[in-house]
Amino acid sequence: MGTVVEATNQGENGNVTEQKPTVVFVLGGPGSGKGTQCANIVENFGYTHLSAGDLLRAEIKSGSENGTMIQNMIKEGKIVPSEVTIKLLQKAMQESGNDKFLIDGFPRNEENRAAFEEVTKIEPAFVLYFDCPDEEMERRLLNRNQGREDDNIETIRKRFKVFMDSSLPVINYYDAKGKVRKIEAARPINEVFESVKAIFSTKNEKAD
Ligand SMILES: Nc1ncnc2c1ncn2[C@@H]1O[C@H](COP(=O)(O)OP(=O)(O)OP(=O)(O)O)[C@@H](O)[C@H]1O
Ligand SMILES: Nc1ccn([C@H]2C[C@H](O)[C@@H](COP(=O)(O)O)O2)c(=O)n1
Ligand SMILES: [Mg+2]
Repeated sequence: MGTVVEATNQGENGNVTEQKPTVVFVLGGPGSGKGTQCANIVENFGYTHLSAGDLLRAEIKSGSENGTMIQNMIKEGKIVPSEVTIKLLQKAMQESGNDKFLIDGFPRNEENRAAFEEVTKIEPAFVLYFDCPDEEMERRLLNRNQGREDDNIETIRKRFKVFMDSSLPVINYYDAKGKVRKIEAARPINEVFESVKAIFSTKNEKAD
């Protein structure tokens, strides 16, 4: 795969230059099961899983100059500026050697969405949306036990509000374009994956 900094299908002279990667955005509230299902999709369908949250947490650990800013924003349940997150996603895409990506937890707001499109020129093939009631997500997050600084009730409530106010509009945007594949996520993991499998086994239109 060539660079994905700005993926293109046609050069200025009309020749095909490089193939755009296939991107599936994986969205849903905090604790809806995005990461869990992405691991299953990777095993079965050959995608590379890129979690925006995991990349940001790795950036904090790496001691980068943005680390403290990212850590403070995550603690408050806020969304990190797109420029930072998109750079991390692009780097991970380039380093993966794959051309099929599950981008988990991104775009989280309109700024994320528009900036990714502007910078990469990539449109998602479709958007997988895990729909789950808040009470179930809250129960899961409080039992997750992965030592995440944002899995406490105060931050969880802030994350739910950010999801409702900023992320749902992005899902609605893609829904209006016929790109959302909605999954009922408040079911056992294997049942949810049966629904996921059905979507990945169906021919979904490739990115524009
Ligand atoms: N269908 C399910 N039923 C019960 N528990 C689940 C289910 N799916 C995931 N879990 C558990 O819920 C917790 C949250 O799942 P996961 O980390 O996959 O969510 P997420 O959507 O990636 O959350 P976040 O946005 O916070 O990263 C984990 O402990 C996971 O094992
Ligand atoms: N596009 C994104 C994705 C994540 N973050 C920050 C804010 C989230 O609360 C946190 C954890 O993400 P998760 O692992 O729950 O997907 O990471 C962001 O700022 N922008
Ligand atoms: Mg996750």
